[in-house]
Amino acid sequence: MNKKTVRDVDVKGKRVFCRVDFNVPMENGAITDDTRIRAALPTIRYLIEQGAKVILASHLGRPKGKVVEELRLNAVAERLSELLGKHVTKTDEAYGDAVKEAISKMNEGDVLLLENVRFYPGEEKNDPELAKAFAELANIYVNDAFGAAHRAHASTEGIAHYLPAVAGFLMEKEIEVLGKALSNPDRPFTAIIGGAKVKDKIGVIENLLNKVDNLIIGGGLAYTFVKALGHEVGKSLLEEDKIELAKSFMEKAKEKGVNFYMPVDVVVADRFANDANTKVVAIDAIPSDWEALDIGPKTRELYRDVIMKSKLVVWNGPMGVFEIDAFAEGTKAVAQALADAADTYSVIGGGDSAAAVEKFGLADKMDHISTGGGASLEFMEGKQLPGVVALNDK
Ligand SMILES: Nc1ncnc2c1ncn2[C@@H]1O[C@H](COP(=O)(O)OP(=O)(O)OP(=O)(O)O)[C@@H](O)[C@H]1O
Ligand SMILES: O=C(O)[C@H](O)COP(=O)(O)O
Repeated sequence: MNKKTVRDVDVKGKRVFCRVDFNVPMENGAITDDTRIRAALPTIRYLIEQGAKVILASHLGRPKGKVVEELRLNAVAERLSELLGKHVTKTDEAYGDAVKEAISKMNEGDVLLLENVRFYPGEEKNDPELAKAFAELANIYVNDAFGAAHRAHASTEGIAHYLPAVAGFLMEKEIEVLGKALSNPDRPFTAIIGGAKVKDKIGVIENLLNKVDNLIIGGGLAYTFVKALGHEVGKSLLEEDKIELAKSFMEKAKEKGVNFYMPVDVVVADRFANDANTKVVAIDAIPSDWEALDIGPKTRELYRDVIMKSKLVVWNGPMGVFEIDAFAEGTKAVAQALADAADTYSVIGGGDSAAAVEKFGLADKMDHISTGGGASLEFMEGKQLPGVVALNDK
């Protein structure tokens, strides 16, 4: 990475404004998955050890510029404090006099968590006044919020214009792993693209077609491709307006010599439910009043084979409706193949694929699980992430 990192600045005794992505899933006020908090620990611990005064900032949810009581960061501060084994002061605001007062009481190695930065309308508008108010709190800016790096907000981008601005360790690792996949991949390089809609994956398929040796398609978006091949898809997900695009992707793959893998069989259901009637049919035999909700056993074998022979696999989006057990087998088979393929470096592109790998208990078998959903997708589309661009060059 050509950006400075926390290693390149002297943080001892300095007030460090560290943007993290603590946007964790919550239910009834409790955190249901603390992965993102754990992922930021190396940077936070390093700052503590180096004697910085660590001022953490994050968003939680989408409060749209207003205070939403359920989206306060109190539970996050508690969890962080448990993980660090150290008291974390939490302020009820994210800038201003009360915050400055709390910061003035900090000693070297202390940690303070600001309130949800999205309680302020200026955050998402990237208002320079808010960015300056954040910058006034600190001497140095560290961005470790890879998950929010695709947002040009006051705490992710604006503030970097007013302070020395460097990347944290999580940011560095994400950019290095995903960047290597796109610029200098070990081959054979395979991308597995699933999820609900073609619409959401256009950019990533377009970009990856220039890079990969194998492109595997699954999930709801596969059926627009199936239709493009001239088969009927029954009640499966279909984006009529993307059929031509799907055709052009398949043509481009051919031109570029990319092996394009589509389901050869699927699990169809007579309705969208765990206890629906299901059967396995060939891809050209989807009954008109059934919908395809998972890839079939032959497809799972085929995809496993390709994965096993790859040196690098990037996976984004489930192969079927993995939230329902009856349609989770395809996604599970891909996750299991990645877990079994010892010589394959596996990169999970965040979001639902990361949730699926967790659900199957295979997370620790993956080489890299991105903490970014939208951010990793935009990165794989080849887009520049504003939160990274704004950091100081090496
Ligand atoms: N065959 C299918 N029919 C209907 N829905 C499907 C099918 N296959 C997968 N899905 C659904 O697609 C959803 C995931 O799609 P989505 O594009 O949101 O995921 P993703 O690619 O992981 O994106 P993100 O990273 O934003 O979470 C899952 O909820 C899954 O149930
Ligand atoms: O969960 C995420 O993908 C990030 O925290 C960004 O959240 P956002 O989509 O609300 O900007």
